[in-house]
Amino acid sequence: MTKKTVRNHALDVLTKVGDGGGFSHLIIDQTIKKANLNNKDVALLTEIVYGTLNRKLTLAYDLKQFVKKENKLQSWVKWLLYLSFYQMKYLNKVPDHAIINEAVEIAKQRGHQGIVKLVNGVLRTAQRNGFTDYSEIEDAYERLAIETSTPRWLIERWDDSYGLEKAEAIARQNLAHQAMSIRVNPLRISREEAIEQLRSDGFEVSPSLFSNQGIVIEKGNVLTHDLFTQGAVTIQDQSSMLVTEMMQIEDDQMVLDACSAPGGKTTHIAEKLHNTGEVHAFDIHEKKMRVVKEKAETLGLINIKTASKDARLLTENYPPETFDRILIDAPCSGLGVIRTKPDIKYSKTENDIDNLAIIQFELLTKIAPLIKKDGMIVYSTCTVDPTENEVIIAEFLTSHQAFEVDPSFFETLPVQLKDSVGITEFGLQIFPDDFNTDGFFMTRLRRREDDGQLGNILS
Ligand SMILES: C[S@@+](CC[C@H](N)C(=O)[O-])C[C@H]1O[C@@H](n2cnc3c(N)ncnc32)[C@H](O)[C@@H]1O
Repeated sequence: MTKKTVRNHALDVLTKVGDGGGFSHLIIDQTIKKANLNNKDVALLTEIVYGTLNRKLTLAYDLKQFVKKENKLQSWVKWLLYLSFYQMKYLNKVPDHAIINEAVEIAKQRGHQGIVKLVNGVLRTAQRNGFTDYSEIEDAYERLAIETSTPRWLIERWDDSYGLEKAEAIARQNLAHQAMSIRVNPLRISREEAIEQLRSDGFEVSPSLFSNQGIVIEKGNVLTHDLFTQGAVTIQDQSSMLVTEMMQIEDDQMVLDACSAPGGKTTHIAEKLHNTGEVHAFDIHEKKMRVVKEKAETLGLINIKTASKDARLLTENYPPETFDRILIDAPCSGLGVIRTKPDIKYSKTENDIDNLAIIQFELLTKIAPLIKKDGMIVYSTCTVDPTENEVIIAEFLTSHQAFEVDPSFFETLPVQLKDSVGITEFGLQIFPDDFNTDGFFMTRLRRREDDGQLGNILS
């Protein structure tokens, strides 16, 4: 039997996950392990799968120009055409004739003569005539939706919240390549030392503006580097690092991380405590807490206590005013991380956003009594939507007068950063297009020293 090609594996993955059948990263991981692919093939598989998924609506529109009854096609035929279109349009590495030949070969292995003819015919016509010019689409929302492969409701929603120009910038950025960033573990190495070591090993890196522990990697695969395998650095998006920076952690503090898995911020907090104090890390999913524990072990952190629990019930575990700092990195729609998880833009609905907002508000209100006077709660989400962000904070402040947004942190940000992100009276919104990072909302709520008693925060 001949060995399956990377594109054939990519087709397997896309047929499984493309129409909403599961998490693409898990299926990709399984495929890579099973097929025993080398690094170059893994990179190509990932590029084709994520690229095709990310452009799904655009490619579907393209296909309609060539096949009248495209909805009658078998799923694998549709995805074979999508992934071939994707390579022809967006990847310059392989000539069109090679892409077409391979697609026809795959069609021969999987289907009957009719399908082989169709695949060959569609791809050769596309090669000859080129693809659609989207400027022909008159409706501005529709055009943007098709061009950027973003559901129309999302474009309209971002337009309502931030204006059409920003909506377009976000949607386009969601298609762009994302630079990887890492966080240096100060218990093991300084940022300067890590940068020097990576540069001398041929990496192109620069210090992050977001965190004095952050490094942006422009070139090089850190996953196989000693610094990563030995726990001196960990992978984390820069926006995510800024959340913990905002907590202003000091040695010996008692810190609650209410929604902690997979532990990116838990371990950052623990590092900032220099292994002093205590981080009490919870997540509703017991299984996920194992990942937090493993991450803590790899990084040599001994000040993290983990448990699983619905964080809305944590007042059962602790008396009021237990913690100096609390982080609520709430479950959210994830509209800020579409670039790395393109499935999000097709699967989330407005209904999901409303339901998540209920949970987010409950988390904040139920956990609030656990913060000490003059202590701070940082609330964050990796989404770009006021309903899950500013609106939650506005409602919380109305019903919890013991709290105020503490904007002093914003003043400490580098000017370049401060001037580019969205800062309102309710917090800071980083859009994916601001710095080519994840989109994140974060804010810091201080419980007033003169709050008197808990009365009005126990709602
Ligand atoms: C955005 S993720 C947290 C990411 C994490 N803070 C990090 O930096 O790696 C949100 C987490 O909240 C958890 N979660 C959802 N509902 C919860 C609840 N009611 N109580 C505690 N955790 C919850 C989810 O399982 C998920 O792991």
